[in-house]
Amino acid sequence: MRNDCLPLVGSGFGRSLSGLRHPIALSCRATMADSAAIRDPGTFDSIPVIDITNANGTRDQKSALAFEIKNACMEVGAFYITGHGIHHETIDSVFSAMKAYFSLPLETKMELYHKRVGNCQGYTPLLDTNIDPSNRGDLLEGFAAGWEELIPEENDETSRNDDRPKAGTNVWPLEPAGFREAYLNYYHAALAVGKTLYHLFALALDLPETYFEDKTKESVHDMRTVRYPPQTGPVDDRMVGLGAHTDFKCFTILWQEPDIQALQVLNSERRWINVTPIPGTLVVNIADQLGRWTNDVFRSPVHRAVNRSGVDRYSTAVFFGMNSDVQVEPIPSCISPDQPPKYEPISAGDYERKRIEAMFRQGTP
Ligand SMILES: O=C(O)CCC(=O)C(=O)O
Ligand SMILES: [Fe+2]
Repeated sequence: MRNDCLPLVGSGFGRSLSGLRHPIALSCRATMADSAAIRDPGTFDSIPVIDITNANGTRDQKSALAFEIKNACMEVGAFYITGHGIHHETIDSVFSAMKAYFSLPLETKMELYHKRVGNCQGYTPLLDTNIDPSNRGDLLEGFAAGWEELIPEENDETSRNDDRPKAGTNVWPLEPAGFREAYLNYYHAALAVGKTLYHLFALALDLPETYFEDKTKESVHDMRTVRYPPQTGPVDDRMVGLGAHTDFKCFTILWQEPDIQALQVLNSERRWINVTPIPGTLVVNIADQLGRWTNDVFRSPVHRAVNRSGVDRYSTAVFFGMNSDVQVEPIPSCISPDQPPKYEPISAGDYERKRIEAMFRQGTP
């Protein structure tokens, strides 16, 4: 039996970072927590841009990059990346494919309605979800699918029988032609970037570079493409493209359409900071499970999407998680006498299930 659920929106070299050039002394395992206390996190008014070209470079290059990422995660919880290596053709193709897909008649798209398909996959029509319970509905339509080889192996029953949310066999629209290929090409490219980011997050946390590798091997990293229609005239703040929320896996990689402002991140002064599209970049935001791993030393930022541009706006998010059986618990370097663990250990699978159930309780508008 497959799960029915709301499509959701929304995880070294063992070397201490103390040798790096930065203003805060980091010299022992409690230092992540100490530095969080010093930094006054969350008072940002812009989103940092980080070039990850050297993510597979020398040890020093990786350390420097991990340090930049650590600061961004502690202060903001989101950052742009350049040097991610995803070709613009790959991005252009998925962009064209999703535009063509969303312009199909509603009846055609509803053939893959997620409540019929199950496992949170398939099509979500406008106002079908309401991520922020104080809102009236999310003004978006989306299409979601999870892991699949580009050329499927014959008789692959393993993934077909997987009934975890976002797992199992994907469903694909019959049109536009090439949709599946464009979708999967981008998805696979984004997975490679995510793998690199897991290494950098581990280094940023003073953990071995491969710390998250075995913990993420069987995770369902799912992807969703979205269209946000424009909101013109007086805008009801309780019905925006995607209401205020945090993502609940480990982190998200987002491609947003160039030139159209919609994504905003909330800072600790409760001001919405625009994540203005920057050509060639992707946006990375920390999600709740990495927040829990780090005892909130890494911020899982509240964000939303509001499209007041006057035209449709498209985006694509890939959500990176953990294997279901991995215990998510604050790591020792993020705990100190002043900052005891804020969270009980919980398996990634249970955590995800709870969040999905909470979304059900919030109901649809
Ligand atoms: O489309 C966007 O800009 C944000 C998407 C998002 O936050 C999500 O899907 O969780
Ligand atoms: Fe999100």
